[in-house]
Amino acid sequence: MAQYSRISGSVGLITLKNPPVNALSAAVRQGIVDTVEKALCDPQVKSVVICGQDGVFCGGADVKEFEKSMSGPPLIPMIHSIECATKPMVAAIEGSALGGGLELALGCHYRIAHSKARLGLPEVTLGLLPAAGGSQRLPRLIGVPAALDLITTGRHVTAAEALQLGIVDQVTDHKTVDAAVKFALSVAGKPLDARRISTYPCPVVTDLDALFEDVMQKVRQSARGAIAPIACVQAVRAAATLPYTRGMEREKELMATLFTSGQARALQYNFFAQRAVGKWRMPSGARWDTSTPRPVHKVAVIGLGTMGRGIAVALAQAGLPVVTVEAQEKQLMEAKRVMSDMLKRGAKRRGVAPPLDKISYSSNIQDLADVDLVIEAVFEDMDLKKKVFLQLSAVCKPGTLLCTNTSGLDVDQLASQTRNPELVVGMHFFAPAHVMKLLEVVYGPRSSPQAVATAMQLGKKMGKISVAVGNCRGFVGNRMLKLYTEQASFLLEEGATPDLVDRAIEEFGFPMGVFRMSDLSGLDIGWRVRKEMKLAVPGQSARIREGRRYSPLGDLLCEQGRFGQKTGRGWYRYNKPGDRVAHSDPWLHHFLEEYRAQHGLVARRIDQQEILERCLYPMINEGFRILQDGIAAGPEDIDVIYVFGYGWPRHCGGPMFYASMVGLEKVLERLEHYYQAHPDVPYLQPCSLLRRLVAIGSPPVQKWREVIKNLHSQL
Ligand SMILES: C[C@H](O)[C@H](C)C(=O)SCCNC(=O)CCNC(=O)[C@H](O)C(C)(C)COP(=O)([O-])OP(=O)([O-])OC[C@H]1O[C@@H](n2cnc3c(N)ncnc32)[C@H](O)[C@@H]1OP(=O)([O-])[O-]
Repeated sequence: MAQYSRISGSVGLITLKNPPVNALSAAVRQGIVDTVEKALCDPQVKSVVICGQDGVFCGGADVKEFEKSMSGPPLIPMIHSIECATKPMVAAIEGSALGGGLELALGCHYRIAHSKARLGLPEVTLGLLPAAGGSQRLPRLIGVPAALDLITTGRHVTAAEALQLGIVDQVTDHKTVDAAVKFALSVAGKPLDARRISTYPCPVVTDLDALFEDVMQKVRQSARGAIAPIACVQAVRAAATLPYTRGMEREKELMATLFTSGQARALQYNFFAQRAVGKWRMPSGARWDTSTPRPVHKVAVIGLGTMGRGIAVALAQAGLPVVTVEAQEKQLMEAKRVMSDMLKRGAKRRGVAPPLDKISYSSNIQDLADVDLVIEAVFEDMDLKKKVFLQLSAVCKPGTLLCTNTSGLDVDQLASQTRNPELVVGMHFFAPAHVMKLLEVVYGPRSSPQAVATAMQLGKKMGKISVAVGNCRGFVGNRMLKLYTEQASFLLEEGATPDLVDRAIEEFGFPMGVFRMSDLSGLDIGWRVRKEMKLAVPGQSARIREGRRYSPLGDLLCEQGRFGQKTGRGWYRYNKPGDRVAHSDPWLHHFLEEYRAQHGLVARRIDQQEILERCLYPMINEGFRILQDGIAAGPEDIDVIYVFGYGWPRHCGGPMFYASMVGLEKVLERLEHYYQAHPDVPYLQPCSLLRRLVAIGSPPVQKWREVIKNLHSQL
């Protein structure tokens, strides 16, 4: 709703009230219509201020209402009536003015923002476009190029940038409403025609066609199949080429193509999933709102390889003092140089001073005696990690949290090396750790809820999207990824090529196909793990291992030193070691033909659909096993992990959301089909949870958490 009061004698104050972000729900829109009328009819009122309660102007349209049939006054005429008002309307912007919230402010005649406010039109991140006049008013106010940037990226701008762009008229460090009231008093009675943005001509652009061609090409490339960014360009083009009213019709047309699209549903699901994972719970029943994190004032990182360096930099950038320990002096010096550069580059990008003094460097583990939390990031070897945890348990003060950055080793085995296994959790970062948003917080059977709460809170402080998951081999992300990469190798055996598989995966929306990704991260990483598991045996090319199908293709390439980009040869050819541009390699195609001949395999034509089904459905099936095992609490956890850690296209929601979009029955039927064709691949057998969900009518993904909870409570 919206509240009305008259203050300072002649200023009508309208306050939006819909916590926590004053979203423009039906009740708020009705409240605005009623209070604007009241203010305009109140003879004592000479000007009006619109603000939001609790220091937030407005987070935009109420996304939760999108699933329901729309009720209440529509936004466009509501904003139009504010723009047409005969008394100055001043928006007092605190906290956020986003989407419909900024569109409401653009309908006002003046905008006053607090210096900490954030403004933007992020509708594209929800699979939509600014559909309450934003795509027509913003270009008229700030020009086409700047509007195109904000609307196609959805990025938020600071109040300072908004002032520089001309979106706001004034920025204040003080009470925003007071500043807005003072401003409203000063403009009372002044003519308003020149303040009605929709009447502005759109600033002329010299070569309009060239600009839009260039932007459209860039947007198509970065969109990777997303449709909303393209519609955003088309809407702004309407603003640049059509009169306002016709432009608004075009905006409406384009929005209609997006509003009910699968991509919009996927992106809005993802928006809420990101918030749902913060509300974590463990199988023991411990939850985010019943577990108190321990205070963390000083942290440590042990092991300054690529991951350790990124983690330490991210911690320092979050304002924490970090003690780093690296046993090898040469590695320590090199790390210091590299990390200082990373801090300087990061600070330059953010326009702040580099927090170089936040990090101290040492080769002595005794220097960790007074830290509150340690993140171990040494080489991915269990014996080495065990030694480190034994040392840490002896050196660190009682109550210190011991966290491991392992990407899949048994966290509980490491906990066994310590005096307090309840204080041990996994904090699995993704490379580069100071850039990637995702953090898997891994709890073992003895990890305390307090330890999980502390790691989750630290993740939030570092600006990460943290997901709490149970301890198992590969946790959630890597456990599912193994099946995806394995199926891709099986497809090569059956007739596909790396180029063909990668093209299908990239056209689906992944930034990089499975074989290009393998070449980037290095084939030798996986090979070492397979050798440790006694799966990869040099010279051994049998295709059945431990009673099930196995593809030795990756091992055979590694035996020839083809580790990928780092050696200039892998699944692809590179002009020189370290190069990033992959070239199709005739040698590999010939190697595959020989391999098939050697194993009596006959290549067959494999189409895009089969590639996607064979690579994605087993991964999804494993996702159901992870839910069934209680390793992840809900589908949102898995989907957020894949979108923010593994490049799953956000406009496809994530593996589990995608399965619900494709239809669980179809996924089940295809898995049964492939299991029949490949009985030597046991994990193709559909998971019983998947069967169960189909049996109860394939409820929407948002309902699965409840179904799983009931299932577990019956067990
Ligand atoms: C016509 C028009 O053109 C179109 C079509 C539109 O306008 S489309 C809409 C465009 N607007 C947006 O894209 C902005 C979306 N929101 C945000 O970016 C952020 O929320 C925030 C504003 C920067 C605050 O961040 P925060 O970190 O302080 O809190 P939070 O945890 O994120 O959010 C706190 C709680 O508020 C909920 N919430 C936030 N914004 C919401 C919204 N617009 N609608 C409904 N719920 C919303 C959120 O789910 C969470 O709920 P719960 O988990 O507590 O149950």
